[in-house]
Amino acid sequence: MLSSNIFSKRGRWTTFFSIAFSPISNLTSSSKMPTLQDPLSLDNIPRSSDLGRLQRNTSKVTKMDLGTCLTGTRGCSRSNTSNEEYSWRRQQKDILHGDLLSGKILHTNRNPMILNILCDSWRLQNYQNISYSSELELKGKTDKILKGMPRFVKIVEVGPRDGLQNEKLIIPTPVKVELIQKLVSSGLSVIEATSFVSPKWVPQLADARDVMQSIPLIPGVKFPVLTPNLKGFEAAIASGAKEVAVFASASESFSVSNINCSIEESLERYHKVVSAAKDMAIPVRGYVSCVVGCPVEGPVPPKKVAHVAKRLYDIGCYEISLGDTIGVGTPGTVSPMLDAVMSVIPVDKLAVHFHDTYGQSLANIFAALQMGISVIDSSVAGLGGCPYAKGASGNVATEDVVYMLNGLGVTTNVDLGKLMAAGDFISKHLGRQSGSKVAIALSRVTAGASKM
Ligand SMILES: CC(C)(COP(=O)([O-])OP(=O)([O-])OC[C@H]1O[C@@H](n2cnc3c(N)ncnc32)[C@H](O)[C@@H]1OP(=O)([O-])[O-])[C@@H](O)C(=O)NCCC(=O)NCCSC(=O)C[C@@](C)(O)CC(=O)[O-]
Repeated sequence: MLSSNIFSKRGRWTTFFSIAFSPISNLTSSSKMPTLQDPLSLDNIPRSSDLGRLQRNTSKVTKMDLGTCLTGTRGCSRSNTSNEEYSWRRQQKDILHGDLLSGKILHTNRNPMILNILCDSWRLQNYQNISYSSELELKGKTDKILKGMPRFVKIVEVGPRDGLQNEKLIIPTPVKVELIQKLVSSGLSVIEATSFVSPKWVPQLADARDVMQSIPLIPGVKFPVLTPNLKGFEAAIASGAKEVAVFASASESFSVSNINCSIEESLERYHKVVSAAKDMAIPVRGYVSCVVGCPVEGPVPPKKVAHVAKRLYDIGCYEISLGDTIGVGTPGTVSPMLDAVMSVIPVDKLAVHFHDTYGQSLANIFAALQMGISVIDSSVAGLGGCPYAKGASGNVATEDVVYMLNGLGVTTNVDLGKLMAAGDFISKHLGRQSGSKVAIALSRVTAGASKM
């Protein structure tokens, strides 16, 4: 089914995006209401008696109540606010001024429950039809689902690199830097900033040095960059990079398409990169691409993925990110692949990296969480996509991942409102709507609310 024509030429590769997963309704029975951005946390699942009360309250919502909700001042942030204290070498003008997503609305929540109820009222009715025989049973089922789920997830934001690398429209360096700045402000602690690859193959990232030199050192925030060989590593270090990533493939064909060498040759190159990095105390992350399927070879056996992942781990990569590059995986194929890799690498050294071509990313992430994975790669606004693959889309959107994790009660330290502002910023520059379902839905809610 996968055809090789998704590569127009060597070096072109695919990223895809779309979402088909809805977190549960934004209702709560406790007095501690979630913010506008928050899905219902599992801690706050209402009892059926509360649902009736909440629904009755819905009818009492007035325009004035809504106004109060939208003009409150308490931030919804869960982020580490110290992130905003750094000074940037290049100060960027905030083009979001006056926008619905600029914070005035999304960062106010004196009574966000009102909006939640308004947009979820139909789901509220549906919810009442669910009858658990007892709370005990509900707890039992819930425990089964949440078993092994981490309490904290590190999100590795790959938008500025993976998200932008396929964009035809060259984004000016100051815009990339401002995007990174906004992502930092949202609380993200790992942001893959760019790639030191051949500009002939990835023209969008030809300004890698300028991007890196525009990003200040921020305590607690990492800006890894992709390096395909020693040349790239040396250029990255000269530009101020403090962490790098190497990228191998579980598919021979993809390896040749992507980096013009076999898997074995790539691992030899990466050995040199990791050795050089070790001498400088530079951490190296390792990627494995095509962990479920390859556009040329089709299905990729889990043991092949485990083999490449283990080789990267053994040469010294501190974390291995498993990439479903073309987004063909489902929990049915991702779980055995993870099983195979987890049999050779400790789970706390693994990350998952899903592209959302078939709308399976959140389901796959959920499966990975259940298996104990606590590092997730994602891309703001679901950036990414290949101009040569019709209907192709990008990485799973960071906003959607954060929304789901919020709903699961998993901490990320990411402020969804600020993240959405970053997504809105870059989407406007690209001249298209965000690829995040959550961003689209919440923008509609706030736009509708502002007219009331
Ligand atoms: C790997 C190479 C460089 C090999 O490219 P090559 O043509 O085989 O390399 P070469 O050594 O023969 O050199 C050819 C030219 O490239 C230059 N060169 C050589 N190295 C570099 C470098 N580091 N930076 C800048 N220039 C470089 C080199 O100096 C020379 O320049 P010339 O003499 O012709 O003017 C090339 O194929 C390349 O850059 N490919 C781009 C690959 C890429 O960025 N792909 C997207 C990465 S994303 C991914 O893989 C998946 C991931 C990680 O996101 C996970 C997932 O989604 O699943």
